[in-house]
Amino acid sequence: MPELALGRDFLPAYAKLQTRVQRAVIAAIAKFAEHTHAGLHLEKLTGARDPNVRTIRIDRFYRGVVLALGDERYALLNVLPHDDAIDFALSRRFTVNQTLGVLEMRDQAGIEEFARTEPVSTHGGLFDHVSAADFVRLGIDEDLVPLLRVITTDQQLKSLAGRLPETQLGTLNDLATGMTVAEVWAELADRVVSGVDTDDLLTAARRTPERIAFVSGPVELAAILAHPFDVWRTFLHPTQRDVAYRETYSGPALVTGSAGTGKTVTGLHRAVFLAERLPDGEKVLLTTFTRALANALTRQLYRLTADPAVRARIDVISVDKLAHDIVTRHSGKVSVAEREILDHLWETAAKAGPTYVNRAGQVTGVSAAFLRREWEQVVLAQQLTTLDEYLGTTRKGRGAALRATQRAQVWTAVDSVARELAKRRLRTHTQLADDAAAILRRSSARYRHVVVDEGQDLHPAQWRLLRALVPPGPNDMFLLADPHQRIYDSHVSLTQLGIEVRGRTRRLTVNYRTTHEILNLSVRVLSGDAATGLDGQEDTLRGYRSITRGGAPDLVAHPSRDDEHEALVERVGTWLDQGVEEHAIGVAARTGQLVRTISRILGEAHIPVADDKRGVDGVRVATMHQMKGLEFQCLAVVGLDAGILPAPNALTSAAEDPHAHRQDLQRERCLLFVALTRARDVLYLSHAGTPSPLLPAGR
Ligand SMILES: Nc1ncnc2c1ncn2[C@@H]1O[C@H](COP(=O)(O)OP(=O)(O)OP(=O)(O)O)[C@@H](O)[C@H]1O
Repeated sequence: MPELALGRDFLPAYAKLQTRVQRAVIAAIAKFAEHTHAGLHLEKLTGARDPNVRTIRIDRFYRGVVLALGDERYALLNVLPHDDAIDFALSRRFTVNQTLGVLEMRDQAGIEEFARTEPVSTHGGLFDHVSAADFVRLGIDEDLVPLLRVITTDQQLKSLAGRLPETQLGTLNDLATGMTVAEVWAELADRVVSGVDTDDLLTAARRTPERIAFVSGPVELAAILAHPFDVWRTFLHPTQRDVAYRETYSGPALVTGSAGTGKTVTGLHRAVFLAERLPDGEKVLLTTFTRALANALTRQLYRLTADPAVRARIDVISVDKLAHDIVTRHSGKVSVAEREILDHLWETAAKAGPTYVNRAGQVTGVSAAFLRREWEQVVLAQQLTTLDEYLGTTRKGRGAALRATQRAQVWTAVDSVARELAKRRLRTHTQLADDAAAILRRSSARYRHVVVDEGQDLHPAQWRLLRALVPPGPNDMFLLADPHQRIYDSHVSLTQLGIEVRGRTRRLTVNYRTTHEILNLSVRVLSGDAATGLDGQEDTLRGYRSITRGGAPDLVAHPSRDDEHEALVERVGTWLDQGVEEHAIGVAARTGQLVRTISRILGEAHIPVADDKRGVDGVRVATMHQMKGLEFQCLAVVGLDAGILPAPNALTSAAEDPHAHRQDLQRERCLLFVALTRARDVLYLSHAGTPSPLLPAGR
């Protein structure tokens, strides 16, 4: 009986079809299952670059492109208007990668055209450091080698990019960014297959789940076609798949990868994988930084699995809510200190607090922000309870050293806030995390597995809570984090918190969200500094790349804020007119004040603005912090003025503490990086007056 597989490109093509055509596609697919082979009418094309490519009639205007894999197995690769389908079918060729054994597609007609038109240069080739034998060893097709010798610039490689097999393009990009043959080989090593039969397309297709999905039957097919935009449910990158579906990690595992590399997707697959193997009554915790992100995770989880038993075995909850619930259940009602109260307490403590002579020779006070961070990052992080303990600690990551007398004064100030909170019977979220951890240590662990998303911003107290939730052992903790997106102050060493990930860390590098053009700009915001990961290792962005292309980000300067806002209303209006859905549009700004103004102005222009509290859908207008973890088809990041970003009140002055100043500045850069990388297809940036110094020069 003919068996059907779906190609990865088919799903987005199917998603865009009118319902009438989608029905015709389903009818065509049904013919495969009916075993009416003769009725399939698979047409061979004369002049096709690949003898195994066929087309199938969908309706009068549309055709499907099919690859015969052998042994009566077929892969439906694409559905296109008639002429496009014929062009596609004539130009593509399918080969088996001799090193990795995967099935690959290339635009053979495009490659031939490149070879015909590209001028030949005899020196300064981009790949001069790679021998022909090494190319072949790294899985590059032998017939491409002469063509690669012609390439001398990144631009040429880019223009060839869409025509090359995807896996080989990844390898070539790595080599072009200066990685050595040995380094690229090390990245591929896990996936190398011995004894590859390059004529066996079927075996190769089964080895390529990231491009070809074999459908087990009508139920699975219906589930896939019900959410054709969610390609991530069906087609994982080999590294994502390997990481998410590994049978056993002997202890905590850490997955890193910068924005849009599918950490959340990988975490969701892992949670389902673990839940499917649990007996009833045992549970997986899937947790993240905020309630909004937890809600988003729940929605995605429900798309990944429809099985009620599996869903019931996964609790999705933010870390703060988790801590709050545990403490409430144990001790009754608790009151969390509101932000305004905390701000007031820290301001009061700073006014009464220590003064000292700064580097510029001025007598200065310690700021409220300094005291609050000292409490969070030193006192609470290390669970210090006495002055003596504070005097004896190292204050790692906190910038300029404090002399013993200063420390004693800082302690008095910090302690006064802690006491005032206790007097008012208020707790902060960080305190609650430690309270909850202490409760858990006296009872039995609640979960068999914990999956943590957005781990880079969790506080040591929150890590202690998560550690206490699950007994140490195989598959206990699965952690996802990107140190380049750290936008709060936590600097954590997992090892010191009893979470040892050494030997179990993996890195994702392919960005699935953001276009090449948007990613390029975003990465330049980070200024190339390496970030320290949760495992204490430096994390660079090496090999980080996007797989889609689009328009260049638009940066517009306005003479005044009013002009800027007027232009924003117009821009959002244009996106809506173009058919972009409201919820797929985001507007980000640095301050809450700007967010409130913009929300009002959009509302006045009759553009609906999302309001979670009132359950209203619409364009999401939010601070850069609130944008964390989200994504939008079209995104505006506005108010990018010098006086707003970096936010003056988020910076320690360089005179007070140059180290802290640098750290604060880097955090603002990360914040801008987070904001920009929320964009999928279109990014619009604007400012009024002088642009922010954090925007890269020469865009
Ligand atoms: N294998 C895949 N195939 C198709 N799309 C994918 C794949 N993996 C991830 N995506 C898509 O890429 C986007 C980013 O994925 P995800 O949110 O998991 O990344 P992330 O690393 O958690 O991002 P961030 O750290 O920026 O929040 C999402 O739209 C997701 O659906």
